[in-house]
Formats: sequence, structure tokens, C-alpha cells
Amino acid sequence: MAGIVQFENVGLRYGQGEEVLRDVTFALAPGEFYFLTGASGAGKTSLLSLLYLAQRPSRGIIRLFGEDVVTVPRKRLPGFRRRIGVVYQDFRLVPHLSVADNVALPLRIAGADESDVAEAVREMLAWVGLSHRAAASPETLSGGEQQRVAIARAVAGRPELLLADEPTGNVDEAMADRLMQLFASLNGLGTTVVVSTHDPQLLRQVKAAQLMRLADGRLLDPTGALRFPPARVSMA
Ligand SMILES: Nc1ncnc2c1ncn2[C@@H]1O[C@H](COP(=O)(O)OP(=O)(O)OP(=O)(O)O)[C@@H](O)[C@H]1O
Repeated sequence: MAGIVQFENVGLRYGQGEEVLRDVTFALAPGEFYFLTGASGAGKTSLLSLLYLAQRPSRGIIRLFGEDVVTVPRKRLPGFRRRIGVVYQDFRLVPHLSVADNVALPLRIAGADESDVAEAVREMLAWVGLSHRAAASPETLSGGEQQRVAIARAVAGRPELLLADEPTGNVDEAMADRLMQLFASLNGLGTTVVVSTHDPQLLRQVKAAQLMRLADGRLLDPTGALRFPPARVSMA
């Protein structure tokens, strides 16, 4: 398999507007860690939304886990989404579920045993420093706390692909370090990770990470490393 994700000449426009993504071609190798960078408005969230199948591209080919997801019947999309963990920029927690039940959601959808669910939720909430808020309603949490719940939920099911949109935008530096360690640990277990960020500090945190740079809807790939990724890059 050439990659866990492949884009070929992908374009995206909203309505009748100009294309906000243009001629985007790349492949992501399984098990790698990628940072997606670019100025505000460059298209990072739009690119991630194609990856988590929130919309279809206006043109081009997208393959996920080796399958063409542009022409796949809609009823098969949930099967792909279950293999992906997403940290949305606006968190998207379920308001009528407790913090613990939000984190448990992907595990329950995957049919995990309740005892495994309870243990995973405990472990994840401890990691993001929110054990004491397990029973709380998401609306009673600060923005940074909600972001940490969203991260715990995305990571809990050990997805094959993790997509995180500005996941440390609302937390302090010490918590950002801790969350990046969580992503790096998940990556160490084999998850392919894509983190979008403006923050140059974060880029220094994961040494073996590769950079995807977007500028005005185009992916900059001067060395061709994203188009023709090595089969496996050393994590040293
Ligand atoms: N739903 C939408 N309808 C119309 N235009 C949109 C929509 N979402 C994004 N855009 C436009 O697409 C372009 C790329 O936006 P996008 O949110 O993908 O950029 P970004 O790099 O994630 O920015 P930021 O770092 O500010 O979140 C922008 O010009 C934006 O105005």
C-alpha cells in the first residue's frame, strides 16, 4: 500500500467561490507524525475536513486506508470514520453527555466491553488532568478544559489515524507539552498523526515529525517527500 492517505490533484471550493485548496497531491506513510502548518486561511481546516470525510472534494482523488473515498457509497463512510480520531477546532463535545461519557463515545460505538471503557476513560482523563471533572457537563468547563476532553475522546479508541486541528490553541505551555507527549505515545503505538498548528514551539516537540506546509490553498512540497514518502522513517 502506497500510503494510509493519498491525495491526487485535489481541489476544494465552497459553493460557487474560488478554490480554497488547489492541486493538492501527497501521500502519508502509516505510523508517521505530520505537522500541518500555514497562515490563517491557508486551508488547514479545509484539508483536515476532507480527511475526516466531512465533505467531498470538488475534484481529484482521495484514498484512505487504500480505498477511494470520493466515490464510495455514503453508507460506507461511518466505517471509515470509526478508524479516525478527530480533535475539532471547535471541540464538538456532546452537550447532554458527561465528560466521561463523551470520552467513552468512540469506544462504545466500537462495541468495547464496559470494563475496558471505564479503564480507558479513567486513564485518559487522568492524562489530560480532568479526573475530577468526569461527571461534569461539558458546558460547565473552560475552553481549555473542553479542548482536553476533545483530545481524550479522540485518542481513547487508539485510532489508526488521528487528526487534530490546533489542539493546543487554548491551553498553557506545560499542558501543550503534555498533550504532545500523548500524541507522540499514540504515534509510538502505530497511529498516524496529523496535527495542524500555527505554533512554532510545537514543531520542535516531535523530532521525527514531517512538515506539511500550506500556502494559499497549495501544498508546498519542494523536496517531494510528501508526494513520495519513504516507506518507514526512523523514529530516532
Ligand atoms: N464553510 C465555508 N464556506 C466558505 N468559505 C470557507 C468555509 N470554510 C472555510 N472557508 C474559506 O476557505 C479558506 C481556508 O479556510 P480554512 O479554515 O481551511 O483555513 P485555515 O488554514 O484552517 O485557517 P485558520 O488557521 O484561521 O483556522 C478561507 O479563505 C476561508 O474563508
